[in-house]
Amino acid sequence: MSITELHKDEHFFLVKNDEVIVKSDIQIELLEKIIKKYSKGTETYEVEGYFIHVLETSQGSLFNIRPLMQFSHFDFMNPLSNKVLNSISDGITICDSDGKILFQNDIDIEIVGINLMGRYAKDAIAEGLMSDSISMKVIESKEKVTILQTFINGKCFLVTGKPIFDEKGELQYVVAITRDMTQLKLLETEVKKLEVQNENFKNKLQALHNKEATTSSLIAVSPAMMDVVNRVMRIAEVDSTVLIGGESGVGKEEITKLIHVNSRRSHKQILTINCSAIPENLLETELFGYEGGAFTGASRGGKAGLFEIASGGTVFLDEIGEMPLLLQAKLLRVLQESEVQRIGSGRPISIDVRIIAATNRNLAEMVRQGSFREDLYYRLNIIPIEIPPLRQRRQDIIPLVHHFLAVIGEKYGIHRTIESSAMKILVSYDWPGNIRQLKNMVERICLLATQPEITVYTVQQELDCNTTNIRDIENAEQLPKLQESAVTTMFSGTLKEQVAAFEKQIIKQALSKYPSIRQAAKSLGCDQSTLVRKIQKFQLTRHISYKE
Ligand SMILES: Nc1ncnc2c1ncn2[C@@H]1O[C@H](COP(=O)(O)OP(=O)(O)OP(=O)(O)O)[C@@H](O)[C@H]1O
Repeated sequence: MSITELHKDEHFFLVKNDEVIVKSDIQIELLEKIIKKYSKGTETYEVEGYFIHVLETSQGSLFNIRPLMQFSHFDFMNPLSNKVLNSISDGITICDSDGKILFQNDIDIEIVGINLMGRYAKDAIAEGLMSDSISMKVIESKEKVTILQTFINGKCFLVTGKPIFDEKGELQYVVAITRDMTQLKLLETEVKKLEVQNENFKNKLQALHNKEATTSSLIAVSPAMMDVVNRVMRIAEVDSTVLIGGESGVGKEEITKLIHVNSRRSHKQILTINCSAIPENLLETELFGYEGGAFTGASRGGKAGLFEIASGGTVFLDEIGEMPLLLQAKLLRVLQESEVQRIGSGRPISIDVRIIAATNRNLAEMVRQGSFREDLYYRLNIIPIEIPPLRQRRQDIIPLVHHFLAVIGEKYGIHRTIESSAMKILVSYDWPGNIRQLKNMVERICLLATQPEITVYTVQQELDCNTTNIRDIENAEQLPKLQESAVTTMFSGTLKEQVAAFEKQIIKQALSKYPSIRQAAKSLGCDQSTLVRKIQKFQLTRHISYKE
């Protein structure tokens, strides 16, 4: 407020120690000085039809008393407008058309760190109190202007100035709104940092995922398993839903990976969810996601479900037979409409995923018993793939054992071969836990064996040989003799990459089977120098120390 702003009917008193020491009429210049130099704070009151503005100064309290009736036009110092303007949480400054600051609300004084009322914006810039003035820009352009302004306290603000015109179209006031951007700037920097981190994690995950997908190998030698692989290769390219059946540990997930890596979706991720491992309410949120505030404890921003996250890729629903009926109905809608609705949202979201489901239960029987929806069963069962148990494809056992010996050699640096009579026991065992059980068994006997060659004794000790799972070992002799060269390992990549991976696999198996490079080379029908070269090429030397 400035003295020159005062109405002629206003009364001024400078009061010190309850004594009026100056009156407005006589000491106007002095009052002006006091306002400019010594002001400490202001208070406003309404008393019996008068508006009283008290300016505390180091020279005393300056009282400005005006009849309330004067406020027929908009007055910033009017108690009501004052209250309104001070209730706004952004800084407000009002200037006249000359850039004189008529009003600053409390927030603005706090933000800017200085009371500029009664000063001219251009003077404040000249004195270095502000880097720029929005009012001056609006006065020049007569248009709304927004700038980022830094004040002497180093804080950064977003300031928007708007012109207000009178009835003749003349610029009357400039209203500037000041918003502290310091926190927002900090947040922006933080978000940028997180985005970079996120991108790094994504790249690392993708690299891991690609590595996993391309190194996953699948052994298939038996005609039954070759049929499965041939079927997979035929259907991998199309997007139809696949239902994989087979006992536990038979390789359903491994077959799913094979479908994915050979599909057009292989560059995207494959997401797996085990329907039996997650409680019903969690399963629903994992699959379909939820909107912010959908239920107590829901995170504020909501969460995307598996179908959304896997967009462009494959979703593997393991143990689908364990999915609760309520969720079966929701899943059916996803399959039919290629859309999901997050929990708590009515908005459908289009999804682009291939769904592969697997179960070790008899779904057809479950449909008959009413515990699995018939419509969902038919919708999932578009391409059924049944993986036979290991005991029905014993030709796979020897190559699988060699494969796992090689994997263990790579993992632990432990190289073992296996006596042929010990192998016969493994071939004749019924493997109720299928390939998973065989894999774990090979790992165990490798780690427990004290000699480089696994003996019958070690195998018998680890397998419960008295159970009916062991067939007559003599019969094992009658099993079709397996040629190492018949081992088929499914790799992905170009023809050259697959041939190289296959070659590496064969060499690893030969090295783990024969105690010397000479013997391994002989079994492979190549000379030793060729084999040594290949060992170096495939970097197999790290784990292998062979007698020459
Ligand atoms: N043909 C195969 N060649 C090589 N490894 C295999 C093969 N089949 C399965 N495995 C391995 O055996 C283990 C069990 O396989 P997988 O998890 O695919 O079985 P599953 O049928 O999905 O089991 P579950 O029913 O318990 O989910 C895995 O470690 C897998 O890598």
